[in-house]
Amino acid sequence: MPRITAARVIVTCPGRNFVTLKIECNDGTTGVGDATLNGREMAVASYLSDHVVPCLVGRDAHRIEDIWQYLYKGAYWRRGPVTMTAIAAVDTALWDIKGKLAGLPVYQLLGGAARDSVMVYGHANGATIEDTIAAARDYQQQGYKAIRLQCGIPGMASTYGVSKDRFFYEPADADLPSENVWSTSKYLRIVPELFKAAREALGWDVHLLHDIHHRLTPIEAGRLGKDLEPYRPFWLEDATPAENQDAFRLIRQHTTSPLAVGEVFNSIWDCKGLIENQLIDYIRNTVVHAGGITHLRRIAALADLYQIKTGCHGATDLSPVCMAAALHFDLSVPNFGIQEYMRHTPETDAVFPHAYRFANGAMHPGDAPGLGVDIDEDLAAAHDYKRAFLPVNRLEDGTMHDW
Ligand SMILES: O=C(O)[C@@H](O)[C@@H](O)[C@H](O)[C@H](O)CO
Ligand SMILES: [Mg+2]
Repeated sequence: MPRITAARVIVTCPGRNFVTLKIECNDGTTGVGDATLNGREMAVASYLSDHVVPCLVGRDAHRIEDIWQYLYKGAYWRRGPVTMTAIAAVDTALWDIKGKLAGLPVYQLLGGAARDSVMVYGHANGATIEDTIAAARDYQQQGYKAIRLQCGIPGMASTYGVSKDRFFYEPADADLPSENVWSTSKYLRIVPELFKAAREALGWDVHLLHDIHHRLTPIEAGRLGKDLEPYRPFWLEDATPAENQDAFRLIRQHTTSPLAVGEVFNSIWDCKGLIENQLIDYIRNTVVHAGGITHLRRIAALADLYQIKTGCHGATDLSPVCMAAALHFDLSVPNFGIQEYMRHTPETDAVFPHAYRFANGAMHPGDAPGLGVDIDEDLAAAHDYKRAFLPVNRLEDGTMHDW
């Protein structure tokens, strides 16, 4: 039996913060799991090292389901982003170990490849509609079949999804939260213009996506969905905050634009109502924030009953360890929809050597045993943690709004 002998929490900042759990077994096998919770990294690091690691030592690393249940039910305090991210890290590392011991890539343990590769979408953004379309053309030339479009709003100093850097968008950018300003009415005017111009310039053979980032009321989202219908968006993401899941009923009554939600959800209970009432088309949880591969498969199985597809979150705050785990999941799950892919910087890629690859708008996790990703601990140690916060968002009159 591969007995867990140690587990280490590694915090590193190769340009942005990442928290990684590395589990070691008595036979020398190791496994890694992503534990990064953007802007709240140290809460998960402490949850793991103070409260989880002591309970792992001595356990049979093969018993993934039992350890999951032990950490979930055993804590008494259930769910929540910190708890579920910590559980995800353990779960991911244990799948990595199981794959290495079996000599198989993790997707083979999950039932094998259900497709040849997984379609990903890239982020095209710019200060103006023209800049955004130019960026989208770049993605098309690189082979992307799906592109997310975000553009600056005239009269607003900064807009969600529009980076200062052409290639790398990093929202957690300051030692204390930066403050953005938001105007729904200005935003609602520009997005249909962006999509109209994009269809004219890019044609119809490319999927176009858009992230609203929880900023609209349900009726405003219904209006935007309706306005975008002629341009056939692949999805509208996070149209409204989803604590009140019934809000999506109202959006649905007004538009056939497909809806995606879930990057801030952390358990099947956050998704249940939206899935069972068929209020969404894509569920966007990913491995690190939704309890790991084990729990994500359960969510996907529920969604599959209702023809809802997966669309895993894949922003740069999810480390290459999460990306690898997501790709194994994506390749094997029957109701795969799409995978978000925001490229990491070369500094991050160097700390996390990985086997996954991109070609023709799609990705493959590779065939190395386990997840096919590791952490270079010496290099990681050279990048000290640097506190960084996500921005906050206010309306023009100073009222706090959703970011
Ligand atoms: O869809 C997305 O990629 C976004 O919503 C993220 O950039 C999100 O803002 C970050 O992951 C927050 O950490
Ligand atoms: Mg998003």
